[in-house]
Amino acid sequence: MSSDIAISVKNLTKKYRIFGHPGDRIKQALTFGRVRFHREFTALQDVSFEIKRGETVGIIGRNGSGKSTLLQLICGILKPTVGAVEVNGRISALLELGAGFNPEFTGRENVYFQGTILGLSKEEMDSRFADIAAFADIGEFLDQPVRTYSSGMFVRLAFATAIHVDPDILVVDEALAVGDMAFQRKCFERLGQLLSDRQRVVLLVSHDLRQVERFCSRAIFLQSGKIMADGPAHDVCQLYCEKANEEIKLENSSAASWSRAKIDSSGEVELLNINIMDSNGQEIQEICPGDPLRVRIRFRLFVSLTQPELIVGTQAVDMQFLSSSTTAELGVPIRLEPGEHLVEYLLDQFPLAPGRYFIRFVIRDKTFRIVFAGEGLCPFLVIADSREFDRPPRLLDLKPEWVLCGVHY
Ligand SMILES: Nc1ncnc2c1ncn2[C@@H]1O[C@H](COP(=O)(O)OP(=O)(O)OP(=O)(O)O)[C@@H](O)[C@H]1O
Repeated sequence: MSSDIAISVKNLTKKYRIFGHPGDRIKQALTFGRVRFHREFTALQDVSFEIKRGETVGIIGRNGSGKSTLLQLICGILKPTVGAVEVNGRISALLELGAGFNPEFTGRENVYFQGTILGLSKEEMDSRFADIAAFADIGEFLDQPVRTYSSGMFVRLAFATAIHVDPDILVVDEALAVGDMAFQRKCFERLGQLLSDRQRVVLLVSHDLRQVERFCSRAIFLQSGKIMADGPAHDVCQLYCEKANEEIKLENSSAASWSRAKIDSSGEVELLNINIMDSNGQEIQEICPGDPLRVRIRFRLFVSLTQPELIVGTQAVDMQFLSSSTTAELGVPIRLEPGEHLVEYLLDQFPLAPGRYFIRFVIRDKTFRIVFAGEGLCPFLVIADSREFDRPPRLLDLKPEWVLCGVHY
């Protein structure tokens, strides 16, 4: 391997054995493998790439696409089924929680233990310990067994150790997501400093595309264990985003997309139909950021309701309520008679950033009794456009007026 290559991965395939029952593993051993009690699952298939010194590479892909498997193969924790990994330099890894630390040892003991594994002497670790403790900032827990740590404390100590052992290659597998925001920022600042040494390599698995774009020069996109794309982080993240959009659209077009719908009805109301429509009244499933939002709801009422309240709101994928509007805001009492009703809810602009959203629809009577409550209804998309990756992270797409003094155009 040439000296400027830090990691070389050639035709890497990893197959896991899946046993139907825990006892099947023993049965297979007892038959000396003559009878097969397992099936094979290919988590990585024929993956090849090289990483040069000084590169920061993000590994992205959906859950189960093989990212952690790849990192574990690079770190030597797993053995490949086929292919080879060559690593040129000292590798320090911050893998999933629990990896590498012994839960019965104290934090201090684990730090020294990690140092020994990576070939550092006790004196070398003595001289670094104060910095590790200061960075981790977990106080007296340093002398408590690691099993008593919260996941955040664990990752603090593991990260502090990983960056203070002079790694040539630092591997970070999503673990940072556990730390609080201030700690994450501190970690990324420190990673940036580490990278000022042009010889170092950082491999980062993250679901946060913005983090990957900001931090990595290159990204590798894995899909079902294969490389879908490998190139400049911006381009690969954009491709990943487009693929994700396509998949969400596909999910949205299937009946499964209604699986989030949760309806609680007193029996006095039947929801007939709810959809998003364009300005011509045509049903649509996606809108662009900042477009108008028009929701049309048809329902049948079996009783008459005096002074009811209709509430329409939007929800995020985690069902968090994003907005709620009520007809009570009209200030005019309304009355609903038995029969079919049609309600349209119109917003000039829907200010939320690209993502998947749902509609919530509630009817209360004048005593605030819930007559009908539907959540997770009518899934729709605010789609990412090509400018998405130049924009800062946000939840809302607001359209401010700017006053810029002394700025030349
Ligand atoms: N020890 C194992 N035995 C059997 N299958 C496994 C094992 N470890 C992982 N897998 C399977 O291999 C596939 C890839 O898993 P891996 O953890 O590498 O994915 P990932 O991209 O890191 O996912 P995530 O984003 O959810 O962390 C998954 O389908 C997973 O279920």
